[in-house]
Amino acid sequence: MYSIAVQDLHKTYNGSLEPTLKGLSFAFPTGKIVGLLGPNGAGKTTTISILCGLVKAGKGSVQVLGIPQEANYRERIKRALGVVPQQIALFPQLTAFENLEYFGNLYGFKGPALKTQILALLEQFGLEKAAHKETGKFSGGMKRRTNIIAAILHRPRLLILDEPTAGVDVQSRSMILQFLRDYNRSEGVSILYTSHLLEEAQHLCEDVVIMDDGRQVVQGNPAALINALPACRNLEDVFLHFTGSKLRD
Ligand SMILES: Nc1ncnc2c1ncn2[C@@H]1O[C@H](COP(=O)(O)OP(=O)(O)OP(=O)(O)O)[C@@H](O)[C@H]1O
Repeated sequence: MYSIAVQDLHKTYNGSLEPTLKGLSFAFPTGKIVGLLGPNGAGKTTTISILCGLVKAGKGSVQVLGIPQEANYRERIKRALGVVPQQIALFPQLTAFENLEYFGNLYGFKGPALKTQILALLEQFGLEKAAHKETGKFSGGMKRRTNIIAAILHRPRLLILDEPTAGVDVQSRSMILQFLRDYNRSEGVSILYTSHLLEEAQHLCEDVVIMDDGRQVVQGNPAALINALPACRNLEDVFLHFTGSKLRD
C-alpha cells in the first residue's frame, strides 16, 4: 500500500496569477522515510498542507494511507496522521506538559495514561527537567522537540514534518534525526519530511522526491541517484543537476 500517492496535483492560491503546483505526482510505499526536497518556493509546504487537508488542491488526486481526499477527509485522516508544521505550534504561556496534555485531549486521551505517556516522551526527548516550564521560555531546539512530541502522542501511522531540523543546534538535530530513524524502524511509521539540508536527507532518507517549480523532477533512493550520475558525488550535486543553480528569489 502507498503511504502517500499524489497524482497530477495543481494549486493556484486565491489572488495569485502564477500556479504553485503544476501537475505534481509522486508516490511511496508505507514504512519508508522519504524526503520532499526542492528550492525555496518549489511548493513543498503547499503540498504538505494539501496532504493534511488544510489547503484545497485545484485539480488532481491525493491518497494518504489509502484514504482518498473526499468530503470528510480531515476527520478520517486525523488519527492516522501526525504533523509537525514549519512554524512552532505551542502555547507559549503553557508549560510543555500542559501543552502536550492539551494536544492529547484533542485526540480524546485523558487521565493517568496520558500523563504517563507525556512524561515518558518528555524524558525520551531530553525534556524531563523542563516539563513544567513555560514553552515560551524554551530554546528553539526544545520547542521543536516539544512540537514533535505533540504530533506523535496519538501514535500516527504517518508522520509529516516540515523542516524539523531548521534553526536547531547540532545536539537537538542529531537527537531528532536519531528519533526519526528509531521511530520508523521500531514502529514501522512512514515519515515524509522536508529539509534544505541535503547531506542530512542523503543519510536519513530511503527515498527522496525532488520538486521544482510545482512539479516532481526526480524521485529515487539517494545512493542510486548519485550512482546514476557520474558527475555527482552527493545528493547536493544531484539536486543541482536537476534544479539548476539559478537563484529563486
Ligand atoms: N497562502 C498563500 N497565498 C498565496 N501564495 C502562497 C501562499 N502560500 C504559499 N504561496 C506561494 O506559493 C509558492 C510556494 O510556496 P511553498 O511555501 O509551498 O514553497 P516551499 O517549497 O515550501 O518553500 P520554502 O522552501 O521556502 O519553505 C511561493 O511562491 C509562495 O509565495
